[in-house]
Amino acid sequence: MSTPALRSVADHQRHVAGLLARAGGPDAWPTETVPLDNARGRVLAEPVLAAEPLPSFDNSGMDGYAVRAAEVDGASPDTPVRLPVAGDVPAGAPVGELAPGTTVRIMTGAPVPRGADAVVEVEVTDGGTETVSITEARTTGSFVRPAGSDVAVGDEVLAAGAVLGAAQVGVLAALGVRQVVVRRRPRVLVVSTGSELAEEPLAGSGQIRDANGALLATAVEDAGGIAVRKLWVEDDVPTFLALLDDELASGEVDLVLTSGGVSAGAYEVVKDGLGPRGIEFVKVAMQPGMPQGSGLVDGVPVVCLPGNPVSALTSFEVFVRPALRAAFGHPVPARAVVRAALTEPLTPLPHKRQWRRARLDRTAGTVTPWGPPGSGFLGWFAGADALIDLQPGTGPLAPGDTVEVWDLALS
Ligand SMILES: Nc1nc2c(c(=O)[nH]1)N[C@H]1C(S)=C(S)[C@@H](COP(=O)(O)OP(=O)(O)OC[C@H]3O[C@@H](n4cnc5c(N)ncnc54)[C@H](O)[C@@H]3O)O[C@H]1N2
Ligand code: MOO
Repeated sequence: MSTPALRSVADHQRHVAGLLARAGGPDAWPTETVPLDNARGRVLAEPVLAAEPLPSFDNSGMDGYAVRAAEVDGASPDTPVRLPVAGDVPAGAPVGELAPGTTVRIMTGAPVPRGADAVVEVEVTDGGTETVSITEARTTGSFVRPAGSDVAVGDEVLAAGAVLGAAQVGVLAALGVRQVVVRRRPRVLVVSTGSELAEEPLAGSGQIRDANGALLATAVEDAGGIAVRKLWVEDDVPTFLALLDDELASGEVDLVLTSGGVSAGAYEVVKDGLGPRGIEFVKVAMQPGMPQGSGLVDGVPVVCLPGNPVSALTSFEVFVRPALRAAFGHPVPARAVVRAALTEPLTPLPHKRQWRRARLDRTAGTVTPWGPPGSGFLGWFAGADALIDLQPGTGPLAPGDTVEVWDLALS
């Protein structure tokens, strides 16, 4: 048997990204309107302009006394300015009026009364409630937070493509925005294949549980997608194709992810079923994750990952996650890549890019390979929080040498 040349990782990444990208880019990705309370992590489809200012009225930045700055000019411990306290303005009080020659006690966030132009913080006063003695001068504007000083009416508070995290959702809540138009989460069908898969394997049966379905569905959701369904199917081409056609007929799938059945054996259900349907099966110069498939079935992108769970998840990280996020316009499609010093020696493969599971010490800036390189060690992967990205043929690495590490703990 001849051995065709291996496809490079970069080539296959481009291939998968091209499958998932819409003509027109992320702006062409379908949108939906969701309540702000359900918007965490979503990507805005259109900019949000402020219809109101923030703050919405001039308010105090300190607990203290609202004054006319000119009236406390020259105040010092030796020459304090004494003013009668005309009242209290707690947060939530309506906007009042400050009579000349008086002050009011004011709390942080309370509206600065008309006529006042500065707040003297309580620490430089005697804290009086009838009259107050002020021992430091304050310039006009001191500790006054003017209306619109944070966000002015008409400001673009958030741009299209922004991810809605805590600060973003917070500012929208402050502005009274109750729903947002976001890019729809990509809908992914996850299909595990293999006649060895069983709900509850019987001893001695050669059966195993489906790890990839749960693993890939979780990875999809972590990436910002939605795993619409998680199915498994035995190694039988007609059954597999019937199931796939049924699902695609719903028109509700943006991507099909299969696992297993893509290598060189006699029962490769995915390869045998989808090869004739136009899916291209290749070997990529990487470990784990060498056998890969990709293409369109009835116009829907299909990515076929290898069955070994470590290979499936590593391939998802390398090919699917960045392409999926880029397709719906996530501003950070790739994992954070850091350089860290190895704590142990490691030898890259001569001809394949290799990803090793690892533990990253983010304080020390060191990384420790976690478990053997083989693709059957899912238990080890479960204890890891990073992937070391080893370029081929770069020679043995010693402890202290730095390597590129994908930080899986950050999204
Ligand atoms: N003669 C060759 N054999 C293999 C080659 C090759 O080039 N020539 N490639 C090897 C590599 S590399 C990989 S990776 C695997 C990929 O195999 P498949 O994608 O065809 O996957 P399967 O054979 O179906 O399964 C492989 C392995 O993973 C287990 N598996 C599959 N699905 C699941 C699941 N949903 N949950 C848990 N575990 C699963 C399966 O039982 C096998 O142990 O092929 C090598 N062989
Ligand atoms: O390329 Mo396979 O994914 O090593 O086990």
